[in-house]
Amino acid sequence: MSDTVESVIVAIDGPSGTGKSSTSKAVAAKLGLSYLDTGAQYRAITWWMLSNGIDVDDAAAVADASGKPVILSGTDPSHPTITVDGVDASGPIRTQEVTSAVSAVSAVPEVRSRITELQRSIAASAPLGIVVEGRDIGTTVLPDADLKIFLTASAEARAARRAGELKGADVAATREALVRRDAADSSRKTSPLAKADDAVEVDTTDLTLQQVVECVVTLVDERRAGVQ
Ligand SMILES: Nc1ncnc2c1ncn2[C@@H]1O[C@H](COP(=O)(O)OP(=O)(O)OP(=O)(O)O)[C@@H](O)[C@H]1O
Ligand SMILES: Nc1ccn([C@H]2C[C@H](O)[C@@H](COP(=O)(O)O)O2)c(=O)n1
Repeated sequence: MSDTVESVIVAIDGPSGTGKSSTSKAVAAKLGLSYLDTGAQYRAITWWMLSNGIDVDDAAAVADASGKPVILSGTDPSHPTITVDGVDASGPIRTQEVTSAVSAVSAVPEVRSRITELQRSIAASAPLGIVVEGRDIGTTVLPDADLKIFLTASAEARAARRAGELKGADVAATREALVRRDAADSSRKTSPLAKADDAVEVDTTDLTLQQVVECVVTLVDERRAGVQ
């Protein structure tokens, strides 16, 4: 009998503020897996477009430029990194300007095919497996993932979490912005935000982050043990 633990691929999708990043990082750290924040990649390409004077509402211009930036993601869950053309982009990709533009850029099919290819190659080269979080991981990027999770939470809970992060932010305005971004991400033609048919849905509204992490770790353990 071998003590070797088989590599595992976990896809975690869901709307904004449901806890995908926090959960994915903690699960990956706990299980010794790599971690990939695919939203950060879409933010990175959006930041590059804005920095290079591309009109983000001009889909043809975005498509033409989509192959130019070199985006690199570091997959250590305790220190995830993202660079664009060799420059640390972890701060700039979190600005309001990028957040407001990212849904338009990420709806462009050429952007999606380029970033999807990047994501698949990162997942394929993770030595022990990886937790990949985003919007279309279970449906499009990694349809053969060993475990697919779809996180949800009420808009109120998500807005309160985000407003708590952005000290002093107005909860109602934060809620409105979240709902608007989810609607744009869910209604685009190419690989919209959606739950895969075989994903396990976890409503995090009344769960602590620790409870969500424990739930996902248990599901990974069950999959590894062959429990459906
Ligand atoms: N179960 C939970 N209970 C309370 N707060 C939580 C929970 N999960 C995450 N949070 C907090 O909610 C905020 C949003 O979490 P996180 O960034 O992980 O969400 P996300 O789904 O990745 O969001 P986005 O898609 O916008 O990047 C963070 O401040 C995080 O600490
Ligand atoms: N797999 C993904 C991940 C992200 N996006 C887009 C849509 C989001 O609004 C945006 C930013 O993601 P966040 O950092 O909030 O997780 O990126 C996507 O289309 N597909």
